[in-house]
Amino acid sequence: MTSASPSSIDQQQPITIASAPGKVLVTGGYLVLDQQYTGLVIGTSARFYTIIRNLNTEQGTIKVRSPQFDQATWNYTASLSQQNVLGFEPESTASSNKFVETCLRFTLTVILQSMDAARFKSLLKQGMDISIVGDNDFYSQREELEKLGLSIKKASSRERLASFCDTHATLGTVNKTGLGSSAALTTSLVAALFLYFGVLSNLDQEKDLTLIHNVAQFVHCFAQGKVGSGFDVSAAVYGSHSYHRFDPNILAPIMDEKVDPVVLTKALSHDNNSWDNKVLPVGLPPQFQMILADIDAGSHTPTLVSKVLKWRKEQPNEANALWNELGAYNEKVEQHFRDLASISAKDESLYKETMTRLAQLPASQWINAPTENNKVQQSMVELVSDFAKVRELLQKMSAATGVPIEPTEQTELLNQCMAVPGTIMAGVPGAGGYDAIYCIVLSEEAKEKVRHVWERWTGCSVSPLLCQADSNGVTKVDPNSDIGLVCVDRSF
Ligand SMILES: Nc1ncnc2c1ncn2[C@@H]1O[C@H](COP(=O)(O)OP(=O)(O)OP(=O)(O)O)[C@@H](O)[C@H]1O
Ligand SMILES: C[C@@](O)(CCOP(=O)(O)O)CC(=O)O
Repeated sequence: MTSASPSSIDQQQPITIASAPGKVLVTGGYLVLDQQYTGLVIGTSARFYTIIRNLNTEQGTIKVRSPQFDQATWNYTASLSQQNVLGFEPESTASSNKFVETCLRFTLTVILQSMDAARFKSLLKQGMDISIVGDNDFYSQREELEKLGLSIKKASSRERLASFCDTHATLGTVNKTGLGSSAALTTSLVAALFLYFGVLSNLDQEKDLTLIHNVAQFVHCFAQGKVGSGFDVSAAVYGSHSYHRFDPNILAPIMDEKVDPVVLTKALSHDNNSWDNKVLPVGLPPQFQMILADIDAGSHTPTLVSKVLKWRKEQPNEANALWNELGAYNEKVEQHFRDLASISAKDESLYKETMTRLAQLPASQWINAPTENNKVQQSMVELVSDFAKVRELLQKMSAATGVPIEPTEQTELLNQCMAVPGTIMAGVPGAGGYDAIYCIVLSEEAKEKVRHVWERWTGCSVSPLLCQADSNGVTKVDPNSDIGLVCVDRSF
């Protein structure tokens, strides 16, 4: 990396940066695909950043680069005809990027419908230089750590990596950690384009977020060739929340390469009331800290999902009973999070005192600690027992479907994490499998001890990530802020 210095930035050259977070689906995997159930998604401090500059070419060239990867430059040409029809063509390069291409094509289409055509044409003609970077935690980084002679098992190793470091891979070969790189990338690119063309000037109004959500959701579904639950895009836009999915039929009529621009823009508009997704604010209660680890084995999420859904179709009665029971326990976990946040706001000292006490004991012993009608402690005991039930039902789902959602190897590891004093929850995020695990703990000491369990674990390769829970969604980034300067520097 070249060194970042504020003076190296051309102050005359406006730079637009937008950023969106990764996600961890704590509860609601599989169920959230149905509108009937919710998913509790926690945003991460690991984020994607899209940096856009004017290319000053007058040829409508759009150059996109992901500097962390090999063969990651994609060029496009965009133009506007006399009839104001957008022309958009990829140039043939060594690789293509479906997410970037889809994002540019459709976001530019919507932007054109939303602003003065002459102004759009003039900006488009000047061309754009776009760089995309993702926090190191989105990728396993095993190659870079090994190259530097650092242990993949220690969190301190990742602290020594340069920001947005080289992955020594192409986007096709890189090992991802399950934080939702494509959703965070799509959301940051959509937001950066709206900002660059001046259709949005800030991202702090509800209607602006709704527009970014709708466009990013469509682009993401189109690029991946199917309509998923969309919780990852929703987290990239809104940060931590309880997610209730949109009706997939909203997108059905517009999932067409040749969709009419007016129809597309109307369907994705912030005031299209058919969008029935719900975002209910809920995040980690005070003092809860989330830590994550990458599991080297990896699982192919679409395969897990298709097998689970096939079983559900074949065994509707058994599946619905399981879905309903699990859905109810997921909701209880969500409710405990809300209750704890509200008790903490009302009686901070009781909350803090109880958490300090519980942090000294394994969760299995919290029930035996003196309560004297302590609401915080009661809620914590119930949270632990309800979450144990969630895991039990996921294990039941694994056994019934033959899909390793909480694989037996992970069960033992998670149980060891739960035995550490101060651990509240330990689980497999999202679709489960052999991708990642998360733990929610009450203290720095618990965090260290859990990481020690991971380091000694020999069953599979567990590599701790550095990111934390962070409730912020998509943001505009000041190019002169600390992170803005790092992004700008990496984009040259
Ligand atoms: N830094 C990046 N620059 C450009 N495109 C990227 C970048 N990171 C991811 N992508 C895009 O996202 C695609 C990966 O999407 P895919 O749906 O396979 O993963 P994902 O489910 O988002 O993965 P994970 O949750 O593990 O991060 C890549 O092929 C590429 O198109
Ligand atoms: C299985 C599923 O419900 C969650 C997948 O989550 P993740 O990508 O493993 O974090 C699929 C979906 O919601 O799109």
